[in-house]
Amino acid sequence: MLEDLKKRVYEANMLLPKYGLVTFTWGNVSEIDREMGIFAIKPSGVDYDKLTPDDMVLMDLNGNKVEGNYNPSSDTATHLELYKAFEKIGGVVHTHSPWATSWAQAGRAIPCYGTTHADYIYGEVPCARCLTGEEFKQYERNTGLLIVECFRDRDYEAVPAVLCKNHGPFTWGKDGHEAVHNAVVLEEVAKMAARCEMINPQVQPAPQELQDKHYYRKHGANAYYGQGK
Ligand SMILES: O=C(CO)[C@@H](O)[C@H](O)COP(=O)(O)O
Repeated sequence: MLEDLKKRVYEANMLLPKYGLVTFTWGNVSEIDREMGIFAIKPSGVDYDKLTPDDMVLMDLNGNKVEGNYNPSSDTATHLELYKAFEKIGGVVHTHSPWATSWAQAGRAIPCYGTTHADYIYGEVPCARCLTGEEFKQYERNTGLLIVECFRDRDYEAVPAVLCKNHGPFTWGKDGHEAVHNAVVLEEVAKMAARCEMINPQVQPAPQELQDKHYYRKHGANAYYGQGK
């Protein structure tokens, strides 16, 4: 069971450089086995081309290392807070993908300007505020708590992505591979939205009925394209 989890998480991590979402050792993917209360995450600071499935670090939901020769990713506490708060997710990704990270550094939410965005994400991709003062003492945990705060009135299943101001994006999904898929989608819609504003600075978000048509034809109880949720 746990060996399979480590293998899946290794394979999901290897998709980050494959899809151009990270450089060097940036970024990390994790996936949780909810029955066991254990998640596997990329080890900290290990080059992707040196990673093996056995290098994945196993953590419990109290933040204790259960198994692993390396330290877990420096973002582990953020992943942990998302698993605790978003009970239906099974995988989390953090990257420094350039277009999404540029929106995060600019402190701006990514509006939904078109159907490519609306097919996967309902409405804007929010930008969580930057930490301040005492919050930096537990930086990674509070990054996760800020993301959870940002979703107090949002549906984390309908918006499986967030930008952390001055830092970068986090995405999630039913497992690590879906979280990576959403990280790729986020980078693409971030690129398109930036270019859209360059082409037309007065651009407005897509009409709500168009967003609704595209999102709900693929998601929710009445989905008729692909695997509705
Ligand atoms: O957010 C950051 C650094 O700003 C991290 O994503 C690092 O880029 C990767 O850290 P490890 O997972 O290797 O500890």
